[in-house]
Amino acid sequence: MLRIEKLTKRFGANTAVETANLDIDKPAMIGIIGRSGAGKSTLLRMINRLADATEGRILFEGRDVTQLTGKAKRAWQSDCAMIFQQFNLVPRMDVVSNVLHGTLNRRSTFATLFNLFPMEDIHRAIDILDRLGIAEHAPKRAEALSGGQQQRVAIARALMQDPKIILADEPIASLDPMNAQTVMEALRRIHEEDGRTVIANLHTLDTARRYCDRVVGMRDGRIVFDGLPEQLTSGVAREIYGAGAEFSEAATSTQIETLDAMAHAPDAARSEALI
Ligand SMILES: Nc1ncnc2c1ncn2[C@@H]1O[C@H](COP(=O)(O)OP(=O)(O)OP(=O)(O)O)[C@@H](O)[C@H]1O
Repeated sequence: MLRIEKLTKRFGANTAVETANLDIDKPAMIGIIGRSGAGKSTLLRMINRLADATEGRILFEGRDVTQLTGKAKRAWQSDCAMIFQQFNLVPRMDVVSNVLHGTLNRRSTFATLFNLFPMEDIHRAIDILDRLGIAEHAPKRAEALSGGQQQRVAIARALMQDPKIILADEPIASLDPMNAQTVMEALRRIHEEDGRTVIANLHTLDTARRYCDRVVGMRDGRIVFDGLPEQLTSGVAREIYGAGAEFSEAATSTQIETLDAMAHAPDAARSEALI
């Protein structure tokens, strides 16, 4: 389905992603982990063609998407919708219009300019919002919603494109644990019920283990781990994060119980838990 071959991205002398190989042969939910600067965002941005690869290929159903231009490139970008840590909604615009902007790639500039959307699309947008449990917020301004609700609006906007792949760049990094859980559950359901592939950059190990079928670990631009969640032991995690014996998983946790325990721990124990 999706095959990444020797994908490399250089920014001047700095190699952000180095000869990355990845083969996804059936729809899956994949978590990418690694410390800040490991190359996770650059990898996703290359898949979506927001960034051009320096070397290597990305094949989707046999077609090299790194070579696409113009309309074909935009069609590919619709097939692999991207969601971001900061939601990227238009804050003062209502929720349903934000969702309808997911159809921009296939609409005329004129229709877009005057916010003219076909009734069929409006119904579909509301159905998607309903599926994500936020239909009652449809008329509100996006900025009036909580972070978790806004991220679900961003997911709804992505679903309007009817993508085959959803690329999520740190989708829960700005959210509290409760909202993080709702958003990850929504992504998991979209994978399971629709058969879409979800590739999410995640900064917490327990989230990757809990929601993903497969975990990819990046370190210094290279893929250093690609396996099942249960293979992601503390030892492997230490290697991915390049951390020493002081490494504690609690510091990368979003689980409510773990965070509570850390909040009640003495300061010394808390600082030891940091990577
Ligand atoms: N547009 C750019 N210009 C120059 N260097 C860049 C650019 N984008 C990323 N880099 C560099 O590439 C490397 C990988 O960055 P990237 O954002 O992909 O890592 P990351 O694992 O997603 O980190 P984070 O979790 O902090 O977002 C870093 O050294 C970064 O400074």
